[in-house]
Amino acid sequence: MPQPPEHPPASPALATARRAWKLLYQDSTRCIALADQALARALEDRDTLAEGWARLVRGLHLIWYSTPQTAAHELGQAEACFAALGNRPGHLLAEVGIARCLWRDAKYQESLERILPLRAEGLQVLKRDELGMLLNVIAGCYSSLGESEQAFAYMYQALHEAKPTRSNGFEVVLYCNLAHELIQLGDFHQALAYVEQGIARSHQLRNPRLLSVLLINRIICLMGLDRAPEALPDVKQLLDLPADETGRGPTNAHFETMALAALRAGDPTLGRELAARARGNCPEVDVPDEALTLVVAEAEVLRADAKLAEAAQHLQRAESMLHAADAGLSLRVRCLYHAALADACQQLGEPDRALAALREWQRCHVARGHQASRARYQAASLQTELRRLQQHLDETEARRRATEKARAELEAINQQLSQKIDEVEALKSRLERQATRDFLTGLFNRRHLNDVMPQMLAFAQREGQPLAVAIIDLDHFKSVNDRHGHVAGDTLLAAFGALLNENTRQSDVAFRFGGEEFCLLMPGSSAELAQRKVLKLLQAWRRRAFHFETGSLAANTFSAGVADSSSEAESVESLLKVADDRLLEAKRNGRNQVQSQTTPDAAPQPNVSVG
Ligand SMILES: Nc1nc2c(ncn2[C@@H]2O[C@H](COP(=O)(O)OP(=O)(O)OP(=O)(O)O)[C@@H](O)[C@H]2O)c(=O)[nH]1
Repeated sequence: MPQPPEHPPASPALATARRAWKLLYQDSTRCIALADQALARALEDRDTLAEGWARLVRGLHLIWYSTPQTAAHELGQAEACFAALGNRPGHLLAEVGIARCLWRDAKYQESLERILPLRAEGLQVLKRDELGMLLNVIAGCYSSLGESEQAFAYMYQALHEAKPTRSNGFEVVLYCNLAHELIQLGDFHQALAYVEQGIARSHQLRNPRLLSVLLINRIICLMGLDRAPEALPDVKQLLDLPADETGRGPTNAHFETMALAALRAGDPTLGRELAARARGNCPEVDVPDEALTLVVAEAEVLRADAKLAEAAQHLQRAESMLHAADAGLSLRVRCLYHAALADACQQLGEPDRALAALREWQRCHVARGHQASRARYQAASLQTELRRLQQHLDETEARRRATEKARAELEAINQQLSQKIDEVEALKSRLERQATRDFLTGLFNRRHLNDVMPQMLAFAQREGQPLAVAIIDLDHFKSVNDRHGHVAGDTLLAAFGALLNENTRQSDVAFRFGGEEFCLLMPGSSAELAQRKVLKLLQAWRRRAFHFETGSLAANTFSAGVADSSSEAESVESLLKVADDRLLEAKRNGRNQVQSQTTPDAAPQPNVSVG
């Protein structure tokens, strides 16, 4: 039987439901007790999975021990639990159970229509005896619809699937059902072989209902093989079996068949008694095969009492049952009837009627032979069909997995790619930064000045605004390097870069030209305004003191030349040249000053030096 899926560790309710599940065919009484217990605990613990399995076990049990409606209701609830959890095997098994309820309610076609579409998914999701259960329900529908070939094929396949499990008695159900189909097909030898296997195994089970069906099947087989006396112990064993808790089971089972066996085994007293019991149950016997078998048994009682004419009449009165449109009679029982009628007529000395009955018997017998060979063919072709379906599903699944794998690989590649792109982007901006920035001070470099200054100048000219340029050169920087070392010189350069950044406007752009030379572009500033700004920078720079191991440095100065675009220069080159000339002039004039005008004698400008 199917096992609830492993969800380690199983909750207490689920563990109990599992135990109940295993006992479904082994011990019906303990099974239902455990299932009830599991359900109560599951509801208390709000354990939906355990509730699903407990209800599934209860539902499957109730199919046989209550009304199909009650069972279907319970299975519907199990189905809802599994649906909520997305548990496909549980859901499918509940569906299988519901289809079985329809079958039990004699809605064979409806049951078949419900279960056939589940076949494909069942092949994928269900394993071994779980799949056997599904196939068994399909077989049951075909069997009840009189399609013994299909029934046999499905039953055979169900046994093929479930047999390796051999754990909990489900295969006994299949032995029993398969034997039933073989009986219908007239293969009593093979049917008996399955029944014997089932009976041997059923001794380890506590399932009187199942044993009773097996015994009935063995009785039918032995009668079919003209070994009725051997069936007498089975009849007696059947009569000794306890009734199950619902009153169904052996007490209500096939008295007509037992009666016939007793009569043919030479025990007319028992036969008579059993036929009477069967007739007593008659209103409940609505199965055509059982009803006609009872007529045959009653005719044999009459024959045993030497009432030959009455026996023949009794049989003939039942003839209408054979012709009813929805007779639902199996060929086996038709054969039984015609053979009995032929015998009765023969004994009565009516050879014509006996011959006619024999011809009918022969017709049914031949039809049955054809049905049997078709069934074997059907079994082989079903096996092929299911194997193909399985193969198709496997291939689809493999394709799905391959697509999924390819998609996952693609995603991984995409991820790597976007990572690489990010890396390349970062590298690119680092390189760009390196290309436009001076490494030591972080200021823009000369190359960048060449790129942006023409645009800034053009913009200023368009707007009628001045663009001021200051070229700044640190004074006596060589001596800093010489006295304090190159590292100290670098420190000063970096500090000056920071000073420029901190003390200029957002719109001002500072550059390091190289060495200890800097440039400041000040959009919207006149040379005069720029000079004031640079003087403030000079003051700030002078205030900065540096301490090295070699000594301290204070009162550092720089010299600067300032020019603006509005009055003195029209082009980038000329503007830079003017500023540079003024810087040289500032140097010449003694450094530590900002020169904003070109003086012919290059005399120091007292108003602009910071002494
Ligand atoms: N530490 C350091 N020194 C540099 C760097 N670039 C240029 N120098 C040095 O800066 C010094 C510039 O010296 P000079 O051109 O003679 O100018 P100065 O000593 O500042 O004299 P004046 O400009 O006339 O006041 C040289 O000794 C260069 O080696 C640099 O990136 N780091």
